[in-house]
Amino acid sequence: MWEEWVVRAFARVNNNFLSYLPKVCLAKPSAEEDPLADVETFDGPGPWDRTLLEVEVEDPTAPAKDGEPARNRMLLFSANDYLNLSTHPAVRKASAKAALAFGMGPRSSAMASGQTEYHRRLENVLAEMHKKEACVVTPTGFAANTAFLSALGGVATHNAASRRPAAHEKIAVFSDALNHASIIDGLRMMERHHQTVVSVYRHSDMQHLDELLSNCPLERKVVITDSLFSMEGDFAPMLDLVQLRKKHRFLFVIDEAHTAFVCGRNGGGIGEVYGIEDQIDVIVGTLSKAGGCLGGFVACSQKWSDLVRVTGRPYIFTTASPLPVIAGAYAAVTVAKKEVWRRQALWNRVQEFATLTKHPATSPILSLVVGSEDAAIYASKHMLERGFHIIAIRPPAVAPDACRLRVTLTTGHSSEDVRRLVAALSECIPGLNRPADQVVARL
Ligand SMILES: Cc1ncc(COP(=O)(O)O)c(C=O)c1O
Repeated sequence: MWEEWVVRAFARVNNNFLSYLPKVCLAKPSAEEDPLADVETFDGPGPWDRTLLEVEVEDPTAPAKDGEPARNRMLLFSANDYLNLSTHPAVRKASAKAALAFGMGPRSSAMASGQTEYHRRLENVLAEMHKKEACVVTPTGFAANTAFLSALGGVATHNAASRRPAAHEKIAVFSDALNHASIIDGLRMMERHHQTVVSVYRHSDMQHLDELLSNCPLERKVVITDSLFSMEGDFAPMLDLVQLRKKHRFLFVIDEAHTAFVCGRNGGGIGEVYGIEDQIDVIVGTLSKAGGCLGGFVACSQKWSDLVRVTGRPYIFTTASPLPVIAGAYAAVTVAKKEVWRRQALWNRVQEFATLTKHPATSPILSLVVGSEDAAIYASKHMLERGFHIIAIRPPAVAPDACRLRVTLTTGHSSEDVRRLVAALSECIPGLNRPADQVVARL
């Protein structure tokens, strides 16, 4: 039914706009200058993996020298560059070549002249990686979620008998309580346009979700969840969600911001881990975390991608990503697919952390809850003094009594880094260093 509703909505708005718009074709660079040619890969880590891990930070408490603020050396455990692809030689080269060939262009919306063959090639590799027919690349992950939800709202509006959907024509969206802000804001936008009735289910509580679905009289149902929760570091119960999808026949949408390229043997995300790609209808992701660049994507059916392109307002009413970013992301995705050892090394670090502590680490995001805002700031300051860049997570990102340190592990961290990290953390988080269980690597 969903495909039918999507086709009907598309037919209402399209007017053949997509088919008559002439595509801009850029000058073809020589083989040597081609930004996407010859993406170089390696069998193991190189010095480039540490470029953005070993950093210097300004020290506001120390006296300035020669008018310059004093600096301290730090090891970074606070970024989302899980595979350290932002500094990979292939990413640097692709991005630099694109900048030399095309500068920062083209500067316009994808709907005008912003969409090039380079954007399309990136979309094609992302679609293939996630086993979907099509993909739409957006300027950020935030825009990917809001663009998809804007298009989803259009399904209610454009299938309605009058301009405003009647109560029974709305879409029932079921959203995990800890979903990302971009999902929450996208749903608020839909509510504002009378397109949806939103039910928030308790975090990963499948019984609660089942009850809400069973009691919902609306025909069009959607479940949306982060696959890995950015502040908790825990996974959504994917197999249970797939079972519920069979029972209730909802459209299943996941946000793979923290699992794309990180999970699955080939980096195909959480769907690849369980072989359930065909049970997930729409995958939203970002190129800004493990992708090491900037951008977002919606991997889905051809029909959904057509609808997102003509009705996803955060896709249409914004400027498309510049070519150096697109070329860098293309190289990063190619490397992520080929350098399988990167994921293995990352999951080894997660296992090492779990072995050294009693923290139930299940992913590269370690969410160490300390309680009050003051306690989190104290712990963060302690870690900074010890030479580890780790920040306190406070409201509005988390509840006031659940402030925490959020530590992110990456491929480029060594086993010795993890040992030193745990030693320093155990000085400010009592009882941390007691061994925990075996980690299940999501590969
Ligand atoms: C779960 C989730 N979804 C979406 C986003 C937005 O991605 P981006 O930073 O590319 O806009 C984030 C990043 O903060 C996230 O954690």
